[in-house]
Amino acid sequence: MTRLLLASRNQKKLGELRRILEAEGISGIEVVGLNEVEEFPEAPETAPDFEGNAVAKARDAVAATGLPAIADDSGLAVDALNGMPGVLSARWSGRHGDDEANLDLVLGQLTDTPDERRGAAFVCAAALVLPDGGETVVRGEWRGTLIRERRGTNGFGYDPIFVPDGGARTSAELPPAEKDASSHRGRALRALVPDLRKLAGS
Ligand SMILES: O=P(O)(O)OP(=O)(O)OP(=O)(O)OC[C@H]1O[C@@H](n2cnc3c(O)ncnc32)[C@H](O)[C@@H]1O
Ligand SMILES: [Mg+2]
Repeated sequence: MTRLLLASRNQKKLGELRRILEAEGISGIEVVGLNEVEEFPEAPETAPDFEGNAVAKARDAVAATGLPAIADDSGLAVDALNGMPGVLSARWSGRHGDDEANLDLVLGQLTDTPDERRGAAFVCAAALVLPDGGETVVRGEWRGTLIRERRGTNGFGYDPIFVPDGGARTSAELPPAEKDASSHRGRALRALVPDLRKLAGS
C-alpha cells in the first residue's frame, strides 16, 4: 500500500477522494488526512488563485511528512459578484470554515439579483506533489445556478443552494456518487488518475 496524504482537514474532501479512487479501481493507495499525520505548521492560504494555494499546501505537506501529497483548493465563483467569494470561499463571512454563515452572506448579497443572473461555478484546483519533486496541477469546474433557499443535506459548504446546469436538484440533494460524476472536484481528481495509477503501482 502506498500512503497518499490529502493535505486537508475537510473530512468531506477526504471522503470524495477515497470514493473516486475506489470508483476508478485504484486499490494500492491508502488516503490519509492531516489529522492522521504528525502535526506541522500549515501556511495560510494567501495565493490569489486556486492553483497557487493548492500547490503551496501540497509542497508544504510533502516537505513536512515525506509522503506524496494532494492538496485541493476550491470555492464558489459567483458571476454577479465578479467571481467572488472565489479563493475566499471558506472564510467569506470572516470566520474560517463557518459554512452556514458563509452561505447566508452570499444569499444576502444576491437578494436583489434576478433568477437569470444567478450563475456561478464551483472551481477546484488539485495539486499532486511527489517526494521526488514531481508536480501535477489540474483544475475542474462545475457550472450552475444559485437558488434562494437551502435544499438538501448531502455534501458541504455551498452545496444546498447550487443547482448544477442541466439538473433540477441542488448538489446537496444529489447522492454522493452523482455529485462526484460531474463535480469540480471529481473532474479535477479524475485528471490526476493516470499519475495516481503510477503511484499505486510503484
Ligand atoms: O483547506 P482545506 O483544509 O482543504 O479545507 P477547506 O474546507 O478550508 O477548503 P478550501 O480552503 O479549499 O475552501 C473551500 C471552500 O469552498 C467551498 N466549497 C469547495 N468545494 C465545495 C463543494 O464541493 N461543495 C460545496 N462547497 C464547496 C466550501 O465553502 C469550502 O469551505
Ligand atoms: Mg482551507
